[in-house]
Amino acid sequence: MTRPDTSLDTRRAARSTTPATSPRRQPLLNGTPRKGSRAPSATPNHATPGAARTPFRSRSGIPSLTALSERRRANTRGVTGIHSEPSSPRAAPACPGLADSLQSLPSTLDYLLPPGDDSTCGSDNVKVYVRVRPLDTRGESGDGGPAAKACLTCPPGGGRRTVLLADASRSEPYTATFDQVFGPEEGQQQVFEAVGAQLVENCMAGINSSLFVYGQTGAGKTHTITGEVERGPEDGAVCEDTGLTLRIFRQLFDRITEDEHDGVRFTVKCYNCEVYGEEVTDLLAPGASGLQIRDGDQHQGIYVEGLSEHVVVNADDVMQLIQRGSANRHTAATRMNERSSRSHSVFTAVVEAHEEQGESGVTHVQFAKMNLIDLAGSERVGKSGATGDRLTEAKGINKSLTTLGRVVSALTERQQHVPYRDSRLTFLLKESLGGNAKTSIVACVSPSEDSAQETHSTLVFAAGAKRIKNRAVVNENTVGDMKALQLENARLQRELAKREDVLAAELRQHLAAAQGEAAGAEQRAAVAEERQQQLEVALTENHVALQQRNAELAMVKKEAEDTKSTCQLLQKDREGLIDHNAALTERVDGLQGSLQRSKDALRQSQQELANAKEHTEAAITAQRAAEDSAHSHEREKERLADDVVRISAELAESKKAQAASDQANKALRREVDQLTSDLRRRQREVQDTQELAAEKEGRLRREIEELSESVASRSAQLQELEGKLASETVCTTKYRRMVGEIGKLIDWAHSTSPLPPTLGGRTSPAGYSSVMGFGSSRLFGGGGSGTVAVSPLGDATNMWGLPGSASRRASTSPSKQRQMAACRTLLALAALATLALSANAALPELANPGGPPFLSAYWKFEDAETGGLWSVGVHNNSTFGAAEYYEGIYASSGVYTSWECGPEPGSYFAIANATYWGPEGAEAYTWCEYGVVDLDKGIIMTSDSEEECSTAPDHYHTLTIISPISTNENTCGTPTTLPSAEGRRK
Ligand SMILES: Nc1ncnc2c1ncn2[C@@H]1O[C@H](COP(=O)(O)OP(=O)(O)OP(=O)(O)O)[C@@H](O)[C@H]1O
Repeated sequence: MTRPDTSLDTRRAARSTTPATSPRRQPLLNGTPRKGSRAPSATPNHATPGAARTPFRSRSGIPSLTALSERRRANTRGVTGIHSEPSSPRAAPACPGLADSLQSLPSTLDYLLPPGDDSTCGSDNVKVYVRVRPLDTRGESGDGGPAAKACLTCPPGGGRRTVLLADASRSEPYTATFDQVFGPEEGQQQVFEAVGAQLVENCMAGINSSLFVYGQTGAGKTHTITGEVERGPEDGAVCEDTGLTLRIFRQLFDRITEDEHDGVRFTVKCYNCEVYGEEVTDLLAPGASGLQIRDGDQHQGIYVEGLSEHVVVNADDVMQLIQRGSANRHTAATRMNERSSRSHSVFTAVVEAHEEQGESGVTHVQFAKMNLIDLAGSERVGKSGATGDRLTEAKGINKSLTTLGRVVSALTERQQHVPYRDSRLTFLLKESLGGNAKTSIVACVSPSEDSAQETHSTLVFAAGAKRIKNRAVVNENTVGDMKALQLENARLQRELAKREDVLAAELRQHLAAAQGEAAGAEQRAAVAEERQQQLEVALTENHVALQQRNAELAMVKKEAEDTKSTCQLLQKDREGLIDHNAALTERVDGLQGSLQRSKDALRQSQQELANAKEHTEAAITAQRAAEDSAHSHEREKERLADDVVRISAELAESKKAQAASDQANKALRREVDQLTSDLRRRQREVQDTQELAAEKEGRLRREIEELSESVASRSAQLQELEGKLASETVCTTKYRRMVGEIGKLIDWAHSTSPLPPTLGGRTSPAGYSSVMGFGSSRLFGGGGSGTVAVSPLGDATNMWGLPGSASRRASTSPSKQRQMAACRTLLALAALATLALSANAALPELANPGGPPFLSAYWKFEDAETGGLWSVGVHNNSTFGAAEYYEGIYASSGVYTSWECGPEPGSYFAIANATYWGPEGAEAYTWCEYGVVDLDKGIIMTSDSEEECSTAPDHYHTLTIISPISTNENTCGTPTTLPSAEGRRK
C-alpha cells in the first residue's frame, strides 16, 4: 500500500516545521498530493457543494473519506443498475459519459434542497465583504492636519450589507450591496467568524478556497489578513489584533484534531511567496527569487516552481512562518502608511487527508488548497508623494491591480479571452478567479472624505468581483497498486449497479419538485423584483421628500431665529421707550412740581394780596381815622398799590406758565400713549410669529417622524424582499443547472444509442439496454396502458399497446427485435429530449403565467441500413410515441403511457406515440401526432400532416428538432392509408 510522501507520524514526533526546500516542482497551487498519483478520471468533475448536508458527513465535514466515497457511490447508483445484465463486459467502459453525468447528480439533488444555507446551495459566486477602517487620527490627507470627516455610511435598513458613499465630487451618492459590511467598530474575531471560518470548513471538505484583501494603501488589508502575529495573554489564545491567517490555522488544527481517527491522517504544508514588480520571490527561503509560475495539469493547477514547502503540525508553526514571511516581505514607510506593503503576498496551505481502506490496499486522498492573499494597496502617487523607488513600486502595483480589474471585467462580461497572463499576479490568482476554488474578497476602505475617490474605485471593483462565478470541486484521489485498484473498481461497479434504482426514483421526484419550485420561484422572483423596484422608487421619493422637509425645517428654524432676534431688538426698543417714558414722566413730574410751586407762590401772593387788602383796608380805615396824618401813609398806600400791580402781573405770568406746562404735558402723554400702543402691537406680532413657528415646527416634526417610520418599515419590507429574491434566485439557479444536467444525459444517450451509425448511435446491447432501462423506469414508468420493458428485447407485450397484428408479431424475428431495440432507444432519446425541452420551455411559460401549456416534439431519423424512417413524436396529451418503421419488416406500434412533469396544470405533458404501420398493403393506423419544436423560439407546434413533417430531410440523422409547421390538430385513432414508402421517404 502506498503511503503519502511525508510521514505525518514522524513529523508529529518531531513537532517541528520541516523547512525542506524541495528541488522538485512544488505545488504551491497544486492539490496533487504526490508524484505519480492517479489519473484525472479518479477525481470527480463536479463540485459537491451540498456535501455537508449528506449523512456521510459529520458535523465537522469529512471525518471519513470512506463516507465520502460511500456517498459518491450512492450518488452514482443507477448507472449499471439500468443494465439488464450488470455483468456485461461492455457496460462499465461503454458508459463513462453517463457515469460522469450521474456522478454529477448529487449536485443536481443539492440544488433541490431548500434555500438558506449558502455554503451548501451550490452557488460558487465570489463572496465579497467590505471592511471600513476607523478614521485615522493623523488626518487622512496625510499632511498632519486634523482628522477628516466620514463620507461612508451604512444606511438604515441596509441590513449591514449596503454602503452609501456621499462623495462631494459626485451629484448622487454611490450605493452598493455586498455579502456583509464590517464597520470600524467590528473587530478581528467578528471578521474571522463571518469570513475565515468558511475557509476552514472548505479545507476539511476537500474544496480549494481563496481569500484576498483589496483596497487603497493604508485601508487595512495587512491588518485584516495578518494583524498582530503573536500569542495571546492566555494559553491557546490570540491577541485582539491578530488577523485572519493565524485565527484560520488555529481553527484548522482544532478541526483536524476532532476529525483525525484510526485510518485517517492529515498533513498540512505551507508556502509563502511575494510578487514584487513582476518578480516572484520565496518569502520563506530568502534568495530564491525570479521563480516561475507554471500552469500544471488538472491536479497541479497553477504553481510556483521551486517554492519551499513547510510541513506544519500546529498553529505555532504557522505563526513562525508568518513572522518569517512578513519580515522578508518588501515594505516601506510612505506618507499614507508607516509600514506599507510594496508587494503582493500569497500564503498557501495544502491540507491532505489520507485514509487507508483496510484490507483493500487502496488509499483515499482528499486534499484542498487554501490561498491567503494580501494585495499591495493602490495609491494616487500625487497624494502619497511617492518618488524614486517608491514611485516605481507604486506604478508596478497600480499596473498589476489594473490587470486584475480587467480580469474581473472579462469574467463578469463572460468574454472569451480572460487576460490572466498579463501580469504575474493575475496568473497566480487564475484558479481563485473563475476557477476551481471558493473565493472570498475583503475590500478594505477608509471612511474619510479625503479618500472618497479611492473608496469609490474599491467599491466599484468589489461590486464587479461579486458577479464572478467559480467552479469549485472536491479534490479527491484514490491510490493503490493495480490489483487493489481493480478490486476496488469492481466493488464500486457493483455498488453502482445496486444503487441505480434509488437514484432514478430520486431524480424523478426531485425533477418534478424542482420544476414546480422553479416555476414558482421565477414567478415570485419577477413579482419580488417588480416590488423591489417600486419600493426603491418610493424610497428614493421618500428620501427626496425627507430632504425637502429637512430643508424646510432648516428655513423655518432660520425664520424662528430671525424672529427671535427681531424680538430681542423690539425688546430693546421697548426698554428704550420705557426709559424715555420714565424720563418724560420725570419731566412731567418736574413740571407739575414747578406748577405746584407756582400755585403755592400764587396762593402766597393771593394771601399776601388779601393781607395787603386787609392792610389797605386797615390803612384806609386808619387814613379815614387819621385823615390828618395821611401823607406818610399816602406813600405807603402807593407802594402797596404798586405791590398789588406787580403781584397781579406775576399771577398772570404764573397762569400762562401753567397753561404752557399743561399743553406740553398733554403732548407728552399722547407721545407715550402712541409708543405704548406701538409696543403692544409689536409684542402681539412677535407672539403670533412665535406661535406660528412653533406650530409649523411641531407639524414638520410629526411629518418627519411619520416619514422616518414609513422609511424604516419600507426598508424592512425591502430587506425581506431582498432575502426572498436571493433565495428564489438560488432556486432558479438550481433549476437551470438541472436543465444542464438533463442536457448532458441526452448527449450521452445519443452517443450510446444502439442505432446504426447513420443514426448517430452504436450497436452495443449494453448501451442500448441502459438507455431503455433508464427511460422506462424513470420517465415512462407510470400511467397509460403499461410500463415499457426494462429488458432489452423481451417484454414486447407491454411495448405494443396498440391493437394490430404487426405488433403481436414484433418479438419474433431477429430483425424485428433489432427494430424494437432501436425503437426503444429512440423512445428514450425522445423522452430525455422532451424532458430538456420541457425545462427550457418552462422559462417562456413562466414569463407568461397562465399562458398556453406546452409541449410536443417530433424527431425523425433515417436508417441507412434499411432506408426506413423513424419518427418519434412527443406531445402533452399523455400519449407516448413509439416509432414508425416501414420498408422491409413491418414492426412498430404505439404505446400509451403518460409522464407527469410538473404540478402546475398546463405544464402537464407526455410523449406522443408515433405511428403504427401494418405490413405492406395491409390496413394501418396512424396513431401519431407529428410534433414540431422550435427551440430558438421556445414554442412547440404539431401537425397531423406527416407530409409536412417529412419535408424537412435536412434534420434527419441529427436529432435536431424540425421547425414549426402548423398548430395542433389531433388525429389520434383515425385510420389512414399509408403513403407509399417512396413517397414517405422523400
Ligand atoms: N480595522 C482597523 N482597526 C484598527 N486599526 C486599523 C484597522 N485597519 C487598519 N488599521 C491600522 O491602519 C494602519 C494601516 O493599515 P494596513 O497596514 O493594514 O494597511 P494596508 O491596506 O495593508 O496598506 P498598504 O497597502 O500600504 O500595505 C495600520 O497601523 C493598522 O493597524
